[in-house]
Amino acid sequence: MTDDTLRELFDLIESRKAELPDDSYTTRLFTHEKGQNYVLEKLGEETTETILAAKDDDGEELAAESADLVYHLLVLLSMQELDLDDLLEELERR
Ligand SMILES: N=c1c2ncn([C@@H]3O[C@H](COP(=O)(O)OP(=O)(O)OP(=O)(O)O)[C@@H](O)[C@H]3O)c2ncn1[C@@H]1O[C@H](COP(=O)(O)O)[C@@H](O)[C@H]1O
Repeated sequence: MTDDTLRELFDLIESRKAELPDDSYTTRLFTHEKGQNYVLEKLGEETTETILAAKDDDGEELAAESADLVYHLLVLLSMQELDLDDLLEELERR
């Protein structure tokens, strides 16, 4: 993965939000009847699964669950009209 991978994923999420194609998981998140709450639930689930993978010392599962977590976090940022740079700049500022 390069720095560009996160940017490409975020741009794709933004494009799904704008176009809402039928065959897209991201579209499902943006159009779910529970609204933002559904993404918040998914973030909770993925966080729990990430923690369990770490407790099991399962590196492969930890990487997979971490990726699910980051993806859902990026969707949440987009839903809240934040940009990936808001996150990256905050990390750099610390
Ligand atoms: N990075 C991801 C990504 N990470 C996780 N997920 C989805 O998040 C879900 C994880 O939830 P679960 O583990 O609970 O699995 P699930 O039972 O299928 O989920 P639910 O149906 O219960 O919501 C899975 O369906 C994964 O496919 C992702 N879906 C899409 N992307 C990327 O987002 C971009 C746009 O994808 P589409 O919107 O599908 O075109 C592409 O680059 C994709 O690779």
